[in-house]
Amino acid sequence: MAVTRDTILELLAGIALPGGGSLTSRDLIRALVVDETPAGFAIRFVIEAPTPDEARAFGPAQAQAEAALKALPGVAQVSVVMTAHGPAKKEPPPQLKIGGHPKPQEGGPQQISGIASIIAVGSGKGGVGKSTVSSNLAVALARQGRKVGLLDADILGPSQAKMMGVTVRPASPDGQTIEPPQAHGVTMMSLGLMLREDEAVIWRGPMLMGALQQLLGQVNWGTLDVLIIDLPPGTGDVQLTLCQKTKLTGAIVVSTPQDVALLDARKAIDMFAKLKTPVLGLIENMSTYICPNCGHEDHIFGHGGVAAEAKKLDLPFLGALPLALDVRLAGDSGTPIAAGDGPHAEAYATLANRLIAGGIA
Ligand SMILES: Nc1ncnc2c1ncn2[C@@H]1O[C@H](COP(=O)(O)OP(=O)(O)OP(=O)(O)O)[C@@H](O)[C@H]1O
Repeated sequence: MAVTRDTILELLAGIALPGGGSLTSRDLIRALVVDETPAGFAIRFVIEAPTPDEARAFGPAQAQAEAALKALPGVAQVSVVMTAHGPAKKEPPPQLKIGGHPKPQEGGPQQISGIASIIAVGSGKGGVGKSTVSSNLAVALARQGRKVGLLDADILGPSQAKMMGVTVRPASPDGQTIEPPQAHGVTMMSLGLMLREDEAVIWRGPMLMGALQQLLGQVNWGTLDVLIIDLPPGTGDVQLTLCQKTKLTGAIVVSTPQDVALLDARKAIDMFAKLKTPVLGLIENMSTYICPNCGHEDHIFGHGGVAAEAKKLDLPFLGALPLALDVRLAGDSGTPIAAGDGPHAEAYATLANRLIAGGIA
């Protein structure tokens, strides 16, 4: 009896596919050829599955078809090839967009659940070492066994990713929450991690406030003893929003001893007072410079001005940190100096101790 195209299609119509229908009813048979050879009939065809996943699922039906066709009288050879239309369509991972206008928040400053203490580190003037102090303090606190988070709220000029040596883009498996990376024992998050290194953020106030709200509320901070927030310099929208919307333990103000920096530091202190955020103390950064070659001590930006200011304002003076090449190099390399040993690391350990002893961190 001759094996024809119709015989084959009729047989294939009887083989059920997972998901319903048959190879013929779902029109999946392509290039069906029947050759009459001296040995008998040779049958060849292609099953064109819609997706790779379905191709895998159709495997048993393919085997069943091959066996049934081979069993037909006079058939010498059966060759069935399975193909699929293309790669399985993957759902794109949910994208979490940072920025956008803030969501309205009822009531006054709110506590962030799981975070015992929040300390903002601010300065009046830019470039006085606020980010350096924030990262080193965070690392020093973590070295003393505290669970520490570090939030880079300097949204227009984020630098903590570089200073903490973090380059991975944080994951957002559900498109709603951000899984923050860990560095030097600290859980950290910065808008810098969501941007290309050379990408500028050009946002107005509401966008900045929206981003801050997301970084505080949508990052999975877990349980923290203390969250250090590295503020942008000055007295702008981010500071205002943070102090008004989030319950802060207080703020530390960093300044260099020079008059222009102190002038701006006073404005920052005044802002915190107006926003009813307690100023926990002042830090004098770049206080002294000791020449590594000859040991000569110099006061490049003056000396003692911040301590004097603290005394005048009746605020705690938390310490003087020297200007040192090692501090700058450590920050640039992504391993804050507080992560190592030596006098600079000790200065930060002392500062961390002081905050822990005071029940602040
Ligand atoms: N004590 C220090 N000794 C040496 N270099 C320092 C010291 N403190 C900060 N720096 C360096 O000074 C530069 C500015 O510091 P940093 O970024 O911490 O300041 P900032 O106040 O956060 O600045 P911005 O206003 O840009 O946010 C950095 O290159 C940093 O490494």
